[in-house]
Amino acid sequence: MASVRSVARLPRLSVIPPPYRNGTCRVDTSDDLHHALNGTARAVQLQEGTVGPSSRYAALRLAALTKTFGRKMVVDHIDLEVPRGSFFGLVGPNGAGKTTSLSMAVGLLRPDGGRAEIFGLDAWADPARAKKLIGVLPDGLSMPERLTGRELLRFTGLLRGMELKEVERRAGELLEVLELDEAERTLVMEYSTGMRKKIGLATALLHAPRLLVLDEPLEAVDPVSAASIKVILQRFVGSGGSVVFSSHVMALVEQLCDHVAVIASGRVVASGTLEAVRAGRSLEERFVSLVGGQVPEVGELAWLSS
Ligand SMILES: Nc1ncnc2c1ncn2[C@@H]1O[C@H](COP(=O)(O)OP(=O)(O)OP(=O)(O)O)[C@@H](O)[C@H]1O
Repeated sequence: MASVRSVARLPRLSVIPPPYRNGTCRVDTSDDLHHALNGTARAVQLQEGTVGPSSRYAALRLAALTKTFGRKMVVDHIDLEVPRGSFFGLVGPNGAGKTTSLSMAVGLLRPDGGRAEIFGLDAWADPARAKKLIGVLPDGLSMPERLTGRELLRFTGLLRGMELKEVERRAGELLEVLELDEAERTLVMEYSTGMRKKIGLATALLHAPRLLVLDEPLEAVDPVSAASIKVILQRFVGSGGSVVFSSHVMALVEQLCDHVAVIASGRVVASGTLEAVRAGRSLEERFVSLVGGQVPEVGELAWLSS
């Protein structure tokens, strides 16, 4: 059984850099990225087309993003802005279009129309540069099943162009913090649902991205690991990173997020700071009032109690 480590004693992850100072860091070339992510970012003059904390670009911007499956428009001209440095929650009923929107935002699913920008870079016109800046945990992540957890991280790091020594160092830290160290020699195909989430999160964090896009990151994760992941994500945002994640757990969104958007039937029905969206109520109350929904009437499903 994995030992239970205290969240307070989580080691400082080297994939999370120390906080930036007054936007003096530019993240553009892989070299800049490397320096920035190791906390040695230099003050660099901003140049045209570059991105960095001092630039005007949002971490993620969706403009009139659209997707139709068959005859159904499941994402209907969505506009959304995830401010740099924000912890952004995306909520909505089942089938609202959250996963489809996030998949289009990160270059996994081609939109029918609209635009997705990552730090000002068009995710579809300039995918190589845009993808350097993001770490993604997709829904139902398919992974090379016949690799061990450690091998998967090694494979991911080398694909990302990282040096093997650095990959090994970060992989060791991530496996330990996510309580996967004892399973690092286990094939991914033998991982439980929660373990798959955690190794998926580790691959998303490995190259120390500036924006994390996570589809239900804590779903099926045990409470101890969930507490560690929350701390990791909070530190990530505290050090200048940005996080957008989808969830059905309103309490989690309220606990972590400073911004939230509610999506229903492929449209954004509310978006802004958590306080603005809640409008003086709990997020759950606000969600239900925005999205509606049906509560079974007395007499419906009566056979259940027979
Ligand atoms: N590949 C696909 N082909 C056809 N329809 C799809 C496909 N992917 C998603 N859909 C449909 O698009 C709609 C939005 O699905 P999506 O997975 O984006 O919703 P979601 O908000 O993430 O839902 P959940 O909270 O249940 O995960 C749903 O009606 C779904 O059935």
